Amino acid sequence: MDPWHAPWGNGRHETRAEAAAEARTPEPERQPEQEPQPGPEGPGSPDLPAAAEPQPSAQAHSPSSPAPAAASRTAPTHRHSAHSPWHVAREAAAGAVDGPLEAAAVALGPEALGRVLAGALTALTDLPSFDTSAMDGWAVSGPGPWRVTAPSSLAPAATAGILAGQAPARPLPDGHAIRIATGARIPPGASAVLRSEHGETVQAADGGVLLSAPGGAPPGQDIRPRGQECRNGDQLLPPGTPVTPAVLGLAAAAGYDELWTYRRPVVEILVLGDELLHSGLPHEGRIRDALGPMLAPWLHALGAETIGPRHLADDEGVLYEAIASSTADVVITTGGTAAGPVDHVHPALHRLGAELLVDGVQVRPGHPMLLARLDPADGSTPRGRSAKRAARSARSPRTPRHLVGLPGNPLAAVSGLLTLAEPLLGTLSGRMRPEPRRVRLADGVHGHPHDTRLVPVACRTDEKGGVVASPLHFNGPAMLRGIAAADALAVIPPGGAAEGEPAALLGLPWSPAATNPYLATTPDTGATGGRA
Ligand SMILES: Nc1nc2c(c(=O)[nH]1)N[C@H]1C(S)=C(S)[C@@H](COP(=O)(O)OP(=O)(O)OC[C@H]3O[C@@H](n4cnc5c(N)ncnc54)[C@H](O)[C@@H]3O)O[C@H]1N2
Ligand code: MOO
Repeated sequence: MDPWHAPWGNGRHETRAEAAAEARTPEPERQPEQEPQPGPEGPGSPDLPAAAEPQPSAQAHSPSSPAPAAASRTAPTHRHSAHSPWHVAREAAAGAVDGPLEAAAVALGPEALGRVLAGALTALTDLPSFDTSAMDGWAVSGPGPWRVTAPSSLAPAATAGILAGQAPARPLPDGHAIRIATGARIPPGASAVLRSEHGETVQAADGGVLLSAPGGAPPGQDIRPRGQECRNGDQLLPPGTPVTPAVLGLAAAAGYDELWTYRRPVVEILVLGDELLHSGLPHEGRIRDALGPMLAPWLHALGAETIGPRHLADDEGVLYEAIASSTADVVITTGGTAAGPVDHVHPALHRLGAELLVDGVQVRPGHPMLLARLDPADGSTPRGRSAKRAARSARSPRTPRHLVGLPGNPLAAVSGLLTLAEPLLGTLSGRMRPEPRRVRLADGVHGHPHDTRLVPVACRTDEKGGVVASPLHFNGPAMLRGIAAADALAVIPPGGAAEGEPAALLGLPWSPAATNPYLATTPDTGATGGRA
């Protein structure tokens, strides 16, 4: 059975809108595991007493995998003061590399799809490249009635009228008409096209055929003039435009055989956690890996190529080796970012001599996320990486490798993906940064006193025709139910946002709600710290 149409659970289809509605109106007793929602007196999970915090990762990891070297570490230190403000972290990620990866000419086809134009797409021809009939009917010359000309009199091959692809050699004399098809070249001398359904023909006394049009045929009617869409040399699209199926079509129409595009960044996904299962039901304290299946397609949508996901044991040596030997432009790890007994990302980065560019972010969820430069900025061979491995890498020597460490809690990982990975990949792939949009909130959202919150929202059109964003429940760090029903993540500044207040949105690749400029949203003024 087509998996898209296979019934879930009770066999009833729940639409995404229904799922969003459900996430908006939770029954409190049905979501006992939801992170505490912020009350009117202050925020929820971030600054709650220890008992209400997400459980430290030590308790979540399998007890059968004792932590090796790190077991003797002292209690996790609270590194909050060193954490970067959210928009500073995003800027740091976007600016971690000087610019896009190498550019190359790529044939117009699937290989170009998702890459980004390295130069402007300028028309190589006028479009249309000749005056074209927009309809099936007759090309006519001057006011009617017209004497219908035998097609072969203008173009020898045109027995059924002038067809698309044929070139009429002789001009159409004044007072004459000739059968013509949509897309055919207008013969010289023709002033308009009369649609088949608008003309009437009668037999003339001399045996010829006369055409008349009750509505007339004003000059230019149903003719697409040469250059109507563009002139040779016009800029059709600026550099930085992602190649979509429509861009491929436009490029072909404009005369291109290949496109000059930036190389897609290659991302290797390393999923950490001995407690993770890859099939079946959670059991005996072990849970399903929710990030492996999610990250690769999400990264593809952001224009990256992926290696993995590779599932690694909770072992610092294994992690070190995997990072050191990776030839990817960006390594993304999941889990292990905190300071629990089997959280090995920091120790492995230290051993690699990596430079931490962002070490924690003032954002909820996801504050332990990090960004590191793996290769020294001076281009020398990094510690732990042999010359042979360095030579195997397909990367430009100018572009150092980076690592984005996503926290293990699934929504925290999404937060890290959009805060650090998306801006970094945006710069590497050469994408224009989407203009941040601000949309009014349908309900107030409590904020954290110091940190930005990213909250899943569903966008809808209100009764006045404006777009509003409804904050969704099930937005705890370990939950994906809210984001799966969402159109975007709303950026809630420290202190929160009131009902009706505009909030910046971070778009999700499958939902245009946050970035579509044709939606009636409020342009971002950056006024409330919501720089997206
Ligand atoms: N003492 C403290 N403990 C924790 C803090 C803190 O500030 N002080 N922060 C908490 C927060 S917030 C997060 S987020 C996590 C981040 O921890 P890690 O990045 O080290 O992640 P893990 O400990 O490996 O896992 C956390 C949680 O997520 C589950 N997980 C991991 N990978 C996956 C996956 N692929 N699919 C589904 N679920 C996954 C894992 O089982 C844990 O339950 O640290 C808190 N602790
Ligand atoms: O709450 Mo943590 O912030 O899940 O990343």
